[in-house]
Amino acid sequence: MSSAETPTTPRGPVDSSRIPRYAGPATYARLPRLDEVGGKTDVAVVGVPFDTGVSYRPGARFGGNAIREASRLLRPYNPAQDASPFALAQVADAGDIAANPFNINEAVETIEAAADDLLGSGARMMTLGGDHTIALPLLRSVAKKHGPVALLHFDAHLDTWDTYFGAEYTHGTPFRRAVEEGILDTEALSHVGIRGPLYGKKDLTDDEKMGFGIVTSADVYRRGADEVADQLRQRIGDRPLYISIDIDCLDPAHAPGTGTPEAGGMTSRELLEILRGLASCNLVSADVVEVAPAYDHAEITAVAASHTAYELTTIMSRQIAEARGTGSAQ
Ligand SMILES: N=C(N)NCCCC(=O)O
Ligand SMILES: [Zn+2]
Ligand SMILES: [Zn+2]
Repeated sequence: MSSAETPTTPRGPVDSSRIPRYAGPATYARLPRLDEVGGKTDVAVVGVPFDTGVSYRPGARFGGNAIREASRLLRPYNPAQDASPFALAQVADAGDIAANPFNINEAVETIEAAADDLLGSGARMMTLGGDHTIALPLLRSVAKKHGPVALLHFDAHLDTWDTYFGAEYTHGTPFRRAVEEGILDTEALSHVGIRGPLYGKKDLTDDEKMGFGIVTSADVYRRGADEVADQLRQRIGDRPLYISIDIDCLDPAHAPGTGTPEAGGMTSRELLEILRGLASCNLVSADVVEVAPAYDHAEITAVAASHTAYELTTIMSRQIAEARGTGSAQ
């Protein structure tokens, strides 16, 4: 390792024992902004305030900032993974990607270019959406760096539909586009949390042809989080993995603040436990999308999303530290 690459001690969150956690502007988990750590970070938390791709209730453009606000209460040590994610690696808030709300094609290009910059700087991305359209440009960028990646997709919906009103880039279509573009490793594609009415049986047969395996919400309830995580881990192996989490994978009781809610979903406990069971996977980047705070109550959804991003960030930080040989520092 050259001296330029030698990791310095990461700059962590604002100390909540000195400055009340409700004071000051919200960054994710009260972490430093990217410019406060010299413009370089190991994990970049980035917002994408874009929701022009929705088929029903709008409002996910406000999701990233709602998650940041709700993340003020996160603490630095994660006992579930026995790790202090913000000490193991530099995690910083890279602000928002400014995407055109009136032109989806342009927005998709902007998001891809911004992701290219962040990933090109050596960072992994923890993206806060935004509607699910944004997963496509994020995956394009990740695939430029890693080749076709394994995808673990938590959602009530398949999001492998073809078009809506003739539009190819929507929040119901990102993963069909990604398969068509050859940017996913079709040996390792899974949806988790699927439920609810479809347009027809063909939705499922098309999805299967694309290579997806489905773990339904009821499967998670019947089989339990540990068994589901074991099965997913086996399918993923050591492939580079992208995790995309639509917060509507959770039951509306656990995530009311979202645009296309479906009854019968997972609990936030089940989601967090499955993620913890994937800690050994090679997680290269992740997103949490579809948080629409206008329909939220008491920050239920934003808190669930902030904890979800915390588990994902912890997985990434641990892997970065392990690769550097500094994994025991907590
Ligand atoms: N990606 C989300 N949240 N929803 C997709 C729903 C597409 C539909 O309206 O059928
Ligand atoms: Zn969904
Ligand atoms: Zn979705």
